[in-house]
Amino acid sequence: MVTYTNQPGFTQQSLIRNFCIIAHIDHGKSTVADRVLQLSGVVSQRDMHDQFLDRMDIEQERGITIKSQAVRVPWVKDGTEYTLGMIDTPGHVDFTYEVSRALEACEGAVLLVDATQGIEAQTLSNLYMAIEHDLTIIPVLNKIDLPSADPDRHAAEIANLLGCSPDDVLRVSGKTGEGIRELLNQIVDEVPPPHGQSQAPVRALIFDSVYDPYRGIVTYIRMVDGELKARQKIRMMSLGTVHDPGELGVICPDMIATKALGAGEVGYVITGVKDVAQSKVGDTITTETLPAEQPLPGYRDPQPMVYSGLFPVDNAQFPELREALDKLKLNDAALVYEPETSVALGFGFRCGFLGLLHMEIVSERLSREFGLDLISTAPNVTYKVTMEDGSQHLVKNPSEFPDGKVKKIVEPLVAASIITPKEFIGSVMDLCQDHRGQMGTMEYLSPERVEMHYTMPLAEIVFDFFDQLKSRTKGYASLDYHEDGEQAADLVKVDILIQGDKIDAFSAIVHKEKSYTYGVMMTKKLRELIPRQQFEIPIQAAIGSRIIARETIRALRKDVLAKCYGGDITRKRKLLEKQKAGKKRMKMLGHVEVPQEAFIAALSTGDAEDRDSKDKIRAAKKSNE
Ligand SMILES: Nc1nc2c(ncn2[C@@H]2O[C@H](COP(=O)(O)OP(=O)(O)OP(=O)(O)O)[C@@H](O)[C@H]2O)c(=O)[nH]1
Repeated sequence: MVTYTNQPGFTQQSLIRNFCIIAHIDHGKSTVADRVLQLSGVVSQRDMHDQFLDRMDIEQERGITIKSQAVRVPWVKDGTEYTLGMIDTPGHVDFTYEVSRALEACEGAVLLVDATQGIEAQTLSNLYMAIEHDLTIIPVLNKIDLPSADPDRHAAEIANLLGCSPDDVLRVSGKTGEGIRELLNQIVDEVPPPHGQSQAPVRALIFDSVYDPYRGIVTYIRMVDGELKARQKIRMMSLGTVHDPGELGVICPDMIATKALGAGEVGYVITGVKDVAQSKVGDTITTETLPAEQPLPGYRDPQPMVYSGLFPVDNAQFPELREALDKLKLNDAALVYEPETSVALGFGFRCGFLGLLHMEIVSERLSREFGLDLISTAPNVTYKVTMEDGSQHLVKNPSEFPDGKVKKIVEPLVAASIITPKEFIGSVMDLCQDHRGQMGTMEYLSPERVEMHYTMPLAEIVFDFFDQLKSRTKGYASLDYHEDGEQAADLVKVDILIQGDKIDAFSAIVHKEKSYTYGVMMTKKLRELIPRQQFEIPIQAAIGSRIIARETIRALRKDVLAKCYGGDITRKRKLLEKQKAGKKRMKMLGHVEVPQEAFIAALSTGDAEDRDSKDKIRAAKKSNE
């Protein structure tokens, strides 16, 4: 462990450098961050393990970063000790919002590019975000140790993009540690120190927070102006609430309590408050005795892209689910939710997510961190429905779809950018066309790789598009998208009926051309999942009152003739007639119980198959190598 001379709260502002590491998914941010921790001595060789800053179990297991992590790292250059605030950010498109918040806490960004892959879709989107935030960009090629690395080619690509010389692009290896020392020196030289006013009243931006069951809410802050001392009463500017801070400190990489935090420093505050509504990401903290007049700009609330219902398997767990969502929201500002009831599934919440991976991570965290057993309904986007009578409805859930004559349905669109090697242009075009995409421009990033722009319905892109793109391009294409307007479309609501009863959890809004496929797929799936009963069960898919698909679960039949050896045929016939009558009566009275497992399986297999997990991407890449 290192000892610092720069003590938190007493560090000269001119010696502070705050930077984040941004990159496309898998280009090695967390690995480079590991080497920085090791080289600077904040983590000893013995304690080191891969992806040190990915603290959640899910992050470690999946090998992806979900949450940004900020650490304080000392670095000595030319005999002067500097204090680096380093933030490792996630790379997946669903977590772009996390990146945008991290950028707010920094003056510089290390733009990491895999030297075997080159620029990818999220490299560009993260770079544009960093430029928007006026950050100093340090371009870096990673993985130069790999035999397939082509640093010269990709340095030229980056230089072309940033308008710099290829020699300005640093070359490092997160694996071997080569070039990391030069990188840290360059950060000290090029990233400007923070520009807050140390003598002004305190203003600190809350850029993240997390609920700790033992200590309450831990709030991560970036000090902008002034100096915050450990025992000062603090005020949350937008809420107007006042708290005694229980503890003030820095993350290094464990939490270390300090006496103060000065302008430009990144650290944490624990207020001891357990009510999650008391701490809002994006709020400004000031002191009670000398409050600042103007709060900091804060963050724009992210707009959810997909919605899905979350229901506890055991309905008695509804209050626990509410509490768990409240706590998770603290750590995941992009999550939105409101109570919902379903005839089939009982009480639950309709939740809004930034994408399917986000949705998957939230349900997994709810079950791991809060021990909840949940069923999630098929995801859908938001539609604006106008009826013949002029009434307008915002439909976030297929069961809210109004009855009656529909005049117009409007769906959200996204602007998508796809980067692919040029030999796959044709396949990408076909795929986009299948998904109702409108082609825009196409630019060559280098003689081998192109960036294609498309406008597409959000509903087409969030579900299985990414997976299909990966498989059609052997894992080489990358995708980025953001919301971009809306359009009227030919959409219908497909209902699923079991024994004539509409099961709301299975309803979906789909494009007219795909309604038949959805109906057939769902009825087939349910036929396999629902156990046979004493009577016949019809499973139907319907648009309004029109049935578009049907499957039948055959009745279980007891062998009533078992005891009849030989003998009179009329006796056998009589027994069969009696059985038939009994079945008919049962069918009239019988009620089909859909087992919970069938709900879970029917609703989840879609995403399980289409999961855009990194395993699949890696598998696709491997098979290509
Ligand atoms: N050979 C080699 N492999 C590397 C290097 N840097 C990272 N890797 C590997 O690349 C994979 C992805 O690295 P991560 O550090 O998890 O990538 P990331 O950018 O943090 O990923 P996300 O946070 O999920 O976006 C891991 O298997 C690393 O071991 C490197 O310099 N050389």
